[in-house]
Amino acid sequence: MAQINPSILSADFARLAEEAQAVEGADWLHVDVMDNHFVPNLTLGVPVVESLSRATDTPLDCHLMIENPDRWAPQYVEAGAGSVTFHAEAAAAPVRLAREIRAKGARAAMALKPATPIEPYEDLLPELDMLLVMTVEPGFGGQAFLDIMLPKIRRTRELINKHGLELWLQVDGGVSASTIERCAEAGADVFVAGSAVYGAEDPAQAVRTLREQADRTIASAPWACDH
Ligand SMILES: O=C(CO)[C@@H](O)[C@H](O)COP(=O)(O)O
Repeated sequence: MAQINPSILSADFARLAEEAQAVEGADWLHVDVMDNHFVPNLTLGVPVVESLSRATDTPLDCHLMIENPDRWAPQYVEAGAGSVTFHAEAAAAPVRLAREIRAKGARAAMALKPATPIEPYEDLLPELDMLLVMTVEPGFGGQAFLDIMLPKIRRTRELINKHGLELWLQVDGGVSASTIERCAEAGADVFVAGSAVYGAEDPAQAVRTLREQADRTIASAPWACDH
């Protein structure tokens, strides 16, 4: 079944608790942590994640777009994140880091920027609970979906199924009513949506509509039937 994770990057940061509560019913709340070094934008850190985890019952999916995730990721688990994603391009020791995140009790995920291929990471997949294929260059919400990422989503799904892994495949960037079906058809099952959710008149309804669209596509997708 598809999971929809609203990205709070598109929310009103002055009302984060209310904005988190506005999407209760979503599977996870996607929290974009940016340090102005790994990406050219600055958002929030550990204290805000700690407060958010008290403000909502929705589990937190923290996406660390930061340098040195080896040092910081464990602190996000301690702050209450249920899933922590680090970037392959930034981690010094991704296997050790994934094991540490899991040992602390959270799901471990790794993200790939658009120009980073999946193939060098095939052997690492069993160490992960989720793989994130970025469908925009990380750093900002509201960018156009990169269609050229669809083959990478397909190849990642093939590797997951080839190894029989229970690994979630997340996409993030430009996911909306007009792109979610292409992502689901290619093999994604976890969808981050910022502007498509928080830009909607009724964010909770937008989550439900996106989930229905993705579920319908996955139900008839060859990758899901063969799995
Ligand atoms: O990580 C990022 C951007 O770097 C994303 O989570 C965006 O925040 C998604 O926003 P939309 O593209 O859905 O508006």
